[in-house]
Amino acid sequence: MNDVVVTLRGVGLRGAQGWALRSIDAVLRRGECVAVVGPNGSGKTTLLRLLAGVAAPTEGQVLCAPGLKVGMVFQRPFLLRASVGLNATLPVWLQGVAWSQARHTARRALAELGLERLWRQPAHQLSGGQQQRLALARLWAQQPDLWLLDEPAASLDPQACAELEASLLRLMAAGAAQGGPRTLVFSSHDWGQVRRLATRVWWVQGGCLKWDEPVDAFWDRVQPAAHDPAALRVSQEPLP
Ligand SMILES: Nc1ncnc2c1ncn2[C@@H]1O[C@H](COP(=O)(O)OP(=O)(O)OP(=O)(O)O)[C@@H](O)[C@H]1O
Repeated sequence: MNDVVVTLRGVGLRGAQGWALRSIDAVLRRGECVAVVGPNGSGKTTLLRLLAGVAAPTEGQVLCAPGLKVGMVFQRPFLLRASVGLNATLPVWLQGVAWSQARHTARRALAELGLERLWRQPAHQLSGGQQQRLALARLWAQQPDLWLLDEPAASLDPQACAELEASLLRLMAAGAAQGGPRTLVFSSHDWGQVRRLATRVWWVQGGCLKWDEPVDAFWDRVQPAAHDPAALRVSQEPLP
């Protein structure tokens, strides 16, 4: 199966407080957009950190395709105390690209995320939402094969959120034409967004991967509550 980019085999992570994740078996394929959903504290961020390789499993294995380039945007992104432009340019230059080309690539990535006018601004003076977009632009400039985004829209206003979703859809659509399809994994509490972006859903609960299924099957579990269309509940069993 050469379209498999990551295999999780019996993966678990145990800390001082107990198991954060347990017995995760799953496969990620090229071109997929997987939404990781579940209650607060269920293990979504931890799962993304394991996929990114910034945390190591205490049991099982995370097996990546050889040469796979992985990039992650954290909920509170780490940014250099430098200008927006430098934050976006430096990682590209570090990949071995000439400085002028790296600047050009960074400018285009910042434009994609609507930040081009902030080029000279110190990154630490940006708002939380702008910092998240800058971290995403930095990833955009590097174009990894596997994109890991931890609640990418959590601190964005509705307009910025819609633009982010459009960017991610463009990314997934363009992938096939530009250097092969990308694989995207994002966590979210916004099920409308899950439906708009994801091809597959991982439902994590109590550190276990309870469901791994196509987004349409997941959506069948999710029903508007009787008097509050904004409140959704998840059915434990597939609907008939
Ligand atoms: N390295 C670690 N070792 C042990 N336990 C950890 C580790 N990292 C996180 N945890 C624990 O794992 C649990 C799940 O945390 P995590 O941040 O992954 O949840 P989450 O689903 O992303 O939550 P939220 O929706 O609130 O962002 C927490 O109880 C946390 O303390």
